Amino acid sequence: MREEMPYGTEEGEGEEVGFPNITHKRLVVVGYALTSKKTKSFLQPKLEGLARNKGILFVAIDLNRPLSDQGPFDIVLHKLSGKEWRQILEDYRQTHPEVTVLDPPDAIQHLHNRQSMLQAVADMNLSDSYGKVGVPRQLVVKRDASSIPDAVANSGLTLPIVAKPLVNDGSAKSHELSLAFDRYSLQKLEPPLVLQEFVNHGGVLFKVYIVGEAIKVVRRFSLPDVSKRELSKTAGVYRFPRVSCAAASADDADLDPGIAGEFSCLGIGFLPLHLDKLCIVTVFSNIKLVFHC
Ligand SMILES: Nc1ncnc2c1ncn2[C@@H]1O[C@H](COP(=O)(O)OP(=O)(O)OP(=O)(O)O)[C@@H](O)[C@H]1O
Ligand SMILES: O=P(O)(O)O[C@H]1[C@H](O)[C@@H](O)[C@H](OP(=O)(O)O)[C@@H](OP(=O)(O)O)[C@H]1O
Repeated sequence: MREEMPYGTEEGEGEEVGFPNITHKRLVVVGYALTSKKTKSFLQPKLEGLARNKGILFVAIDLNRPLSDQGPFDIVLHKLSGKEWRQILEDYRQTHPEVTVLDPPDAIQHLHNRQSMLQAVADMNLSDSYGKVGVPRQLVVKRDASSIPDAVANSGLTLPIVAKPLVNDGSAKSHELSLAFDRYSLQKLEPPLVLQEFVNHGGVLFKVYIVGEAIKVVRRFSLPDVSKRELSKTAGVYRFPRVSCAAASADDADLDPGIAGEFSCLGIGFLPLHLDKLCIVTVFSNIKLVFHC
């Protein structure tokens, strides 16, 4: 039996929100399976309060019990990876076609890998979408750090090089970023990696969050430009745990007018679905259409 309980029909926040127009509608039950890191950042009391007021109830999925024994759920919301979890979800989708799984494993698989995530953008060939939209030139190195200097030279990628873990599984480690300034230092990087050319972009980027028809854009401070002079004077690998995080808000920052019209997509994530881009954001509609999972 699904729960039925009164809840408010007007927007509100937090737990103190009253129930101005009490109605009896069926609750929407959302089972969630998230890492503890994600539960902390995503399932904030404010969100839970707002959801409750809209008749949405979040219920933690117990990973130690069969999914089918839990619920009933209207929606299963997850951000876990791994073969075993994928199989559990696929089986559940077969046996519970009435439940919406956000997102189905097949729809998000390519977003776990930084190579395949950007290939989708490159394939769009957005050469004239209110400006030019592309991805940084990149190279994948799966093993053998000693091969990196030659691989970079052969591919024609220019220094400095941004190195990112190939797999993005949502762990803190998978968000670590390195910047290598000279050829010798490249062998200090730790594959499997995606190596990208550093794109000068004026030190500010846009993050675009998309949920259905709703789009929210924020500006974030980013890595500063690297001039030729600076490159010639700098050596080594510099590691950055988190660049352009929420604390680096740059909503009031000016943009470098010199880079308008050139867009580089850096990555695509989900929950919330978002795109990172360098430079100006006049290409929303194209991106929105393509990345609905
Ligand atoms: N090719 C690049 N050229 C210049 N700066 C870059 C490049 N790639 C990444 N950066 C900088 O590094 C930051 C992190 O890169 P990226 O967005 O790929 O990592 P991430 O772990 O997916 O981050 P998040 O999940 O927060 O978006 C970017 O916000 C940007 O400041
Ligand atoms: O706070 P913003 O700027 O939106 O950055 C997010 C990243 O873009 C997401 O990729 C992070 O989620 P994952 O760590 O699950 O990839 C997400 O991790 P979090 O939910 O644990 O905070 C954030 O770091």
